[in-house]
Amino acid sequence: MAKQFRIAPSILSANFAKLGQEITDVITSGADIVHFDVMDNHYVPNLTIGPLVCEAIRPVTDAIIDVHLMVKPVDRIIPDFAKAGANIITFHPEASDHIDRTLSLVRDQGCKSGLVFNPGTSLSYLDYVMDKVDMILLMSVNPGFGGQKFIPGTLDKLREARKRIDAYTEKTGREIWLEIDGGVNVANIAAIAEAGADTFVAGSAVFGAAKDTDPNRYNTIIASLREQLATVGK
Ligand SMILES: O=C(CO)[C@H](O)[C@H](O)COP(=O)(O)O
Repeated sequence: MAKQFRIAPSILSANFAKLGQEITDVITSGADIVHFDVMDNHYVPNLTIGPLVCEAIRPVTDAIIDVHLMVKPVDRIIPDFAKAGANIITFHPEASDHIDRTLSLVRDQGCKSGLVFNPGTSLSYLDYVMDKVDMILLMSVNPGFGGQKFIPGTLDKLREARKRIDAYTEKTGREIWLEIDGGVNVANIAAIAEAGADTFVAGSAVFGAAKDTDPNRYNTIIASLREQLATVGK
């Protein structure tokens, strides 16, 4: 069976003056997931959007809203995002004092839970918590800003994460998604998928690709990403 790949445009690069329309347009153009980047000007040097915006976009789409919390401390804000309609909530292990507890907190709120790894963060944080992880998100840039260049060393880390996931799935039968975030584009997405990713965040590559008001303006870029993914394993 062909591997299932998911495309998750990061709304960090969308036009915030018409965010609802931007989300409708990327999803109707073939994207699977809305990637929602939350930055707090403390854990990362940038400030973006919070639960109010998540709540505002929830009625706009049935697509999965994947909230990436670049926030420290992290626990207090998790219930707010769950109430606002998030489906997946991921956080950075360094931003939690008690990783196991924070993963449980996310699940107790009815969301899928995940850990995010910066380029310099070890995957060993996964060692004793795999049972509570639904998604592993590898950052292929240092977090804080869209439009950065993919760090090539992430490919080896993806292969290592894929090995861990496959061993775990073989043992338990439970699937864990492997998401990549930062500098993903048409030129590198196939190599990233070959290394093991199944879910692809793309911000500037998608939202920067078209500037006009045609509701289908994102079709071409999303189709090109999928065309590249179709070559994987061939
Ligand atoms: O989390 C992020 C930055 O911290 C962004 O999601 C990420 O960088 C995506 O943007 P781009 O595709 O433009 O690189």
